[in-house]
Amino acid sequence: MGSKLKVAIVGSTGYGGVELIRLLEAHPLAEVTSVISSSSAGTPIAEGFPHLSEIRTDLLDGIDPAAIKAKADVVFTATPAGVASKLAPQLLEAGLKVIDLSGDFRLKSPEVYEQWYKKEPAAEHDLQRAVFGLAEVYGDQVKGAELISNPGCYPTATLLGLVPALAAGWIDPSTIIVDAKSGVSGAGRGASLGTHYSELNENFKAYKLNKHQHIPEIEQVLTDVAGREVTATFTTHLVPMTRGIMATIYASLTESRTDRDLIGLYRDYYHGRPFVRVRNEGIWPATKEVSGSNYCDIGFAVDSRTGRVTIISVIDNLVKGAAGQAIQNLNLMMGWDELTGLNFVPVYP
Ligand SMILES: NC(=O)C1=CN([C@@H]2O[C@H](COP(=O)(O)OP(=O)(O)OC[C@H]3O[C@@H](n4cnc5c(N)ncnc54)[C@H](OP(=O)(O)O)[C@@H]3O)[C@@H](O)[C@H]2O)C=CC1
Ligand SMILES: CC(=O)N[C@@H](CCC(=O)OP(=O)(O)O)C(=O)O
Repeated sequence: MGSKLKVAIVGSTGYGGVELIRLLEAHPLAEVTSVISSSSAGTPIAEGFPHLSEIRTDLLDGIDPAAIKAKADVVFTATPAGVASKLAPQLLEAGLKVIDLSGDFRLKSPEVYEQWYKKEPAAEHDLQRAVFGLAEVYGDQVKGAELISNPGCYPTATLLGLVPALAAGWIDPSTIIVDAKSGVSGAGRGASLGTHYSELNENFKAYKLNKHQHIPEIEQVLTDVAGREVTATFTTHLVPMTRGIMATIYASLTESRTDRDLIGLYRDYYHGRPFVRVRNEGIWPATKEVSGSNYCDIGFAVDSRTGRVTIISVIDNLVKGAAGQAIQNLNLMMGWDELTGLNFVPVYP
C-alpha cells in the first residue's frame, strides 16, 4: 500500500466521484487517500453510500489545497461546471496534478465557454496548459501533463465514432449529424424535475436542442482533426436507463466505401488502443455490451443507396465517459500501461 500513488477526489459524493472510488479500489498502483466534499466534511463517506461500508471507513475531508497536498499527489475534480476553473489553479499551485472531469478546461476559447456554459471561464493561461484527455486521439500529450481535462461523456462516444473517418477524408465534414442518447446517471446525482422517476420512466425525450454544451467540444476536435472548420448537428435524448450512451452518427461518404472498408480503417486507427472495439460487419453494439467497462464499441452500416454511413458508438457514461477515462488518463500521465486497473469485463446482462 505504501508505495502506491496517493490520489484525492473532490466531488467524491457525486456519481463520477463514487465511480472513481469503485474503480480505484481495484487499481494496483494508486490508492484513494482523501475523499472530499464541499458540503459534508467530517461525516463518514459510507454513511451516505452504504455500498462502500467496510471498504471506506474514512471521513470526508473539506476542500483545502495544502491539506490535500499533505495527503495526495494527484487530484480528480468531479465537480459541477464552474468549480474546477477556480479550484484547479490552487491545487496546481500547491504542487498537485489535476484531472478534471467537468467541462471547465475542455474549450480552448474562454468566450466559447462563456457562451455555452453561461459561466465565468477559466483563466486563459490555464485553458492553454490543460491537455484534452481523449487518449485515443491526443494520448501523446497526456503523458507528463499537470492538468488534464477529461472529455465529456457525449463527446467521447461521438468523437471516437467520427475521428478516423474524418481524419482519412472518407466523410464530408459538412454533413455530420449526431443523434445521441444517454442514461439518466449522466445528469448527476442531484434530483431534478426532468429526471425523477415518473417523468423519465417509460418516456423518451430530446433536450437542449442546438444548445447542448458539448456541441463546441465536439466541433473543436472535429475542426482540429479535419484541419478546417467543422460544424455538426448534435441532438441529445434521455433514455429511461441508468447507465450508457449511444451516439448514432450519420455522414455522407466522399467516395463509395463498404462496411468492411470502414472496419479496416477504424481497426488500423485504433491499433494498440485497447479500449476501442470495432464490431464485425452487420453487428452493431448495444449499451449493455460496454456497461461497467471502459470500452467504446463501434459498428457501421453503409447505405449505398444514399451514399451515407451510419456509425453506432456506445460507452458507459460513468466509465469511459467519466471515471474510467479519467483513470486511463492517470495511467498515461504516470507513464503506466493504460489498461492498469481498467482491464475488466463489462457487466452483462
Ligand atoms: N455523470 C456523468 O455521466 C458525467 C459527468 N461528467 C461531469 O463530471 C462532473 C461531476 O458529475 P457527476 O458526478 O455526475 O455530478 P454529481 O452532481 O453527481 O456530483 C457532483 C459533486 O460535486 C460536489 N460539489 C457540488 N458543488 C460543489 C462546489 N461548489 N465545490 C466543490 N464540490 C462541489 C458535490 O458534492 P459535495 O456537496 O459533497 O461537495 C456533488 O456530489 C460534472 O462536471 C459533470 O458534468 C462528465 C462526464 C460524465
Ligand atoms: C443525461 C444528461 O443530462 N447528461 C448531461 C451531461 C452533463 C455533463 O457531463 O456535462 P459536462 O461534460 O459538460 O460537464 C447533459 O446533457 O448536460
